Amino acid sequence: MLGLPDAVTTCLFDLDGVLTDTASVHRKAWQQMFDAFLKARDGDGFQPFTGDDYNEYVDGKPRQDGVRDFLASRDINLPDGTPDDPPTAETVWGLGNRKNNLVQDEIAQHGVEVYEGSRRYLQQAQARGLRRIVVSSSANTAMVLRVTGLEQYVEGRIDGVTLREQNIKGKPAPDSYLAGAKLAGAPPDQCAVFEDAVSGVEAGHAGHFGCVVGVDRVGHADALRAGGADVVVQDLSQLIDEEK
Ligand SMILES: O=P(O)(O)OC[C@H]1O[C@@H](O)[C@H](O)[C@@H](O)[C@@H]1O
Repeated sequence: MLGLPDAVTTCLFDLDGVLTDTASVHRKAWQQMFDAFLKARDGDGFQPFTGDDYNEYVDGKPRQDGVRDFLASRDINLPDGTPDDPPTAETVWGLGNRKNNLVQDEIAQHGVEVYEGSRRYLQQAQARGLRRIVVSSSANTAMVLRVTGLEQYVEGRIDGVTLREQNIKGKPAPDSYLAGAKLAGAPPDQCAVFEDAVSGVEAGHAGHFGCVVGVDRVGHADALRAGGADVVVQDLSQLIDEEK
């Protein structure tokens, strides 16, 4: 059904880049924040944060892991600090808060675009009785689902706030998707994972889910397949068309 193996009863959807065009918002905010940080640190000759840096060290991971993993790739070690560090603090939390302000300003000013194919897929999944859970590393998930009106299609969520509160490991560990399956009351082999990040398809693969759908919005289909995607599409509407 809907391009998925017959045994699948439950869809576990990543949010940013799968349901909404917000991976690009995160990518830009990370770049702006890290470039300003690196320039202040290393001067005009600084080595900028690239799209490859985003894909490899940041994409799909919880915010603090993204900060830590990118800084480690440049041999930079900052103290963690605390969640209420101001955005000016030179700590992992401070840089994360700096980036989060940029994301929230952008969304407040320009809103969020929903992928129409994903909205239709959610509607179809609902109509056909598939369970629908959002599993995202983002602590902004509730806000994004609310401003887009997508919350009406979603039965539950595991997000960046849940991960922190319940001490659940972020992607590429399978734990957040396993928590999503548990929330739906479905065994992993009856769940399909929908992911646009390499760290996310790795999480789906590691969790032995019934199917891992890679969503390629930026031309990284090969990396998604190598990470463990069983099938790669450019848009979820392609899975609906297969039904006809
Ligand atoms: O900073 P937030 O909103 O908690 O999100 C953390 C991460 O959430 C993921 O969903 C995005 O793919 C990442 O790019 C982002 O960095």
